[in-house]
Amino acid sequence: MKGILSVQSHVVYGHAGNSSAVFPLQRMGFEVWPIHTVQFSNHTQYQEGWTGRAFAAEDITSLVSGMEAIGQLANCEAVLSGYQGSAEQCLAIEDTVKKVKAANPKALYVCDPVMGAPDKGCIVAPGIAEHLINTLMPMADIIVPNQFELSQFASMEINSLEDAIKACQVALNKGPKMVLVKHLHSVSNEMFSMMLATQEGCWLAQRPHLEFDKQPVGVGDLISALFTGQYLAKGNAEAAFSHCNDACYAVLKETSLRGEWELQTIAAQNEIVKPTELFPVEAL
Ligand SMILES: Nc1ncnc2c1ncn2[C@@H]1O[C@H](COP(=O)(O)OP(=O)(O)O)[C@@H](O)[C@H]1O
Ligand SMILES: Cc1ncc(COP(=O)(O)O)c(C=O)c1O
Ligand SMILES: [Mg+2]
Repeated sequence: MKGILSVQSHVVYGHAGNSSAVFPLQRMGFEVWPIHTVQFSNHTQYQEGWTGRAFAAEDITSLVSGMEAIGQLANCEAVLSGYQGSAEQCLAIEDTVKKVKAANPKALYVCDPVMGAPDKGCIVAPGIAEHLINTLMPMADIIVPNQFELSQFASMEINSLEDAIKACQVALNKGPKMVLVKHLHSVSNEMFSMMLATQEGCWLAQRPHLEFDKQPVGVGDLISALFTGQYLAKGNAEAAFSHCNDACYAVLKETSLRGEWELQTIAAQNEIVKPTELFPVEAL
């Protein structure tokens, strides 16, 4: 049985990390093999804080060895990594990707480089950004950074669409074959823009801007999961990008209509598979 190995955070309450990614992938018909990097009561952007802890890096290695022993790494179609709990876990992910690719050379490595953004309140342990920039992002087939993470990887500021295209070119020259930028802050105020860059070209996807009292968290993790699943299903980056944009909008719209902070992936589950509101994707 084929599946996707998803190595991310787990939250007891709400939706971030695997708690944002696993259900949408399952709802799209994929077997998901989650490995949790941390187990927290809730995501790290609650002002009241959170409880729980990171698992040991050896836990990842040992769980992957167990999967290897039962002969299942050859069935792994993709490794998806997201929020990490320690710098050591980044080494365990590197090891995991190498093992999976040795067992299945066609397997994809999709890296959502969650680096933390103190201004947004996203808190990540020290040393992780360095490992992402120097090791995990260069070895990934697909990276799914937000604008800040892309500018860190490309070592340049991004203040315009032209800058974003240039930064994606820098990123593509460092190893990945595809870059999906989850939100371009400087493109439009009315529309919310995402960009996809591959060796073949660049695309801009737009969707209406929704108002929130507090910006939802785990949206990046949802986007990475939607794109991974759709790319595996369709084998076409532009089509996967378009579906990902529409499905993400549907989940956010449901979240906004219900006045919730946590993503409404369950309420919007049908829309994840077949979004009803479709938005344009433009080749740049
Ligand atoms: N249509 C939309 N309207 C308003 N905000 C949106 C929309 N789509 C996504 N967002 C917001 O964009 C953010 C996700 O993008 P970004 O910050 O770039 O990535 P990440 O979540 O990985 O940090 C989330 O805060 C999410 O609420
Ligand atoms: C536990 C946890 N996982 C994952 C994330 C990443 O969330 P996002 O998809 O918004 O980047 C966060 C952000 O705060 C988090 O606290
Ligand atoms: Mg993120």
